[in-house]
Amino acid sequence: MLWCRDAVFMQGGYTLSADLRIEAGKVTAVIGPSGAGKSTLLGGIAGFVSQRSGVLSWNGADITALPPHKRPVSMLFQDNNLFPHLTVLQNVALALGSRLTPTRDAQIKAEDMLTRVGLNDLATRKPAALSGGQQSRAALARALLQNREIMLMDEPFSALGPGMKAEMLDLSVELAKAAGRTVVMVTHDPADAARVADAVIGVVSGKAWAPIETARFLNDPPAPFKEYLG
Ligand SMILES: Nc1ncnc2c1ncn2[C@@H]1O[C@H](COP(=O)(O)OP(=O)(O)OP(=O)(O)O)[C@@H](O)[C@H]1O
Repeated sequence: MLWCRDAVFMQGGYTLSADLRIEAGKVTAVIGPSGAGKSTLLGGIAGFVSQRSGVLSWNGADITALPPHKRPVSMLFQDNNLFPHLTVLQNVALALGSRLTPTRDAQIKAEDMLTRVGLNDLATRKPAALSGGQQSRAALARALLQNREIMLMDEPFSALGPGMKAEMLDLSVELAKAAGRTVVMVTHDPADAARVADAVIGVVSGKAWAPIETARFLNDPPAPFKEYLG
């Protein structure tokens, strides 16, 4: 369980409070109006956004003071964060260490992960020679290879067309679940939550609400989310 206990995260002058528990092994969507603080919540969990008070714990261990690279967290961003001068294989293998020429073991693991995301034929290409969907697959492969227990997704597929977005969402969740990951994903689209999420965290007016089971949240949202969900 990921527990934000009386947590307050701060981004610039903006504060977000979160007093909630996210169940391990589940997929939790984060929904709310633009600027409400969804990315702030993910950044706070990842450690990129500073935490002003409260405790963040994962399966009983206090991770509040840990720097991002020591947290049990991998993150998928919208811009994919691929290094343009490295091949797909090198980018993915970076999940296992900082060597530009991966060890034999890292190469085998990266190739296996590329096969799982359907990119095995494109391992030697640079990111610029990939389509948007293929770049998303490479970023997903790297996040999965990082082997961290929590996978955060901050709308990584929002620039893709609707069909590809749904396909990538399904693939990410399928592979993350198979690897036993806990997924927390920001989305603007309630249909994404309905498609893959077990529960929904609503974020509005500087507060992240405790997760509510997806169908219940979407069919009978708490008052502050009624207008947003339409
Ligand atoms: N670096 C920053 N400095 C100051 N304010 C910031 C900074 N980053 C974000 N904010 C503010 O914090 C608030 C929450 O931003 P955040 O990106 O978490 O919202 P969001 O719900 O993810 O929005 P969106 O759906 O538009 O991506 C916004 O009002 C934003 O303007």
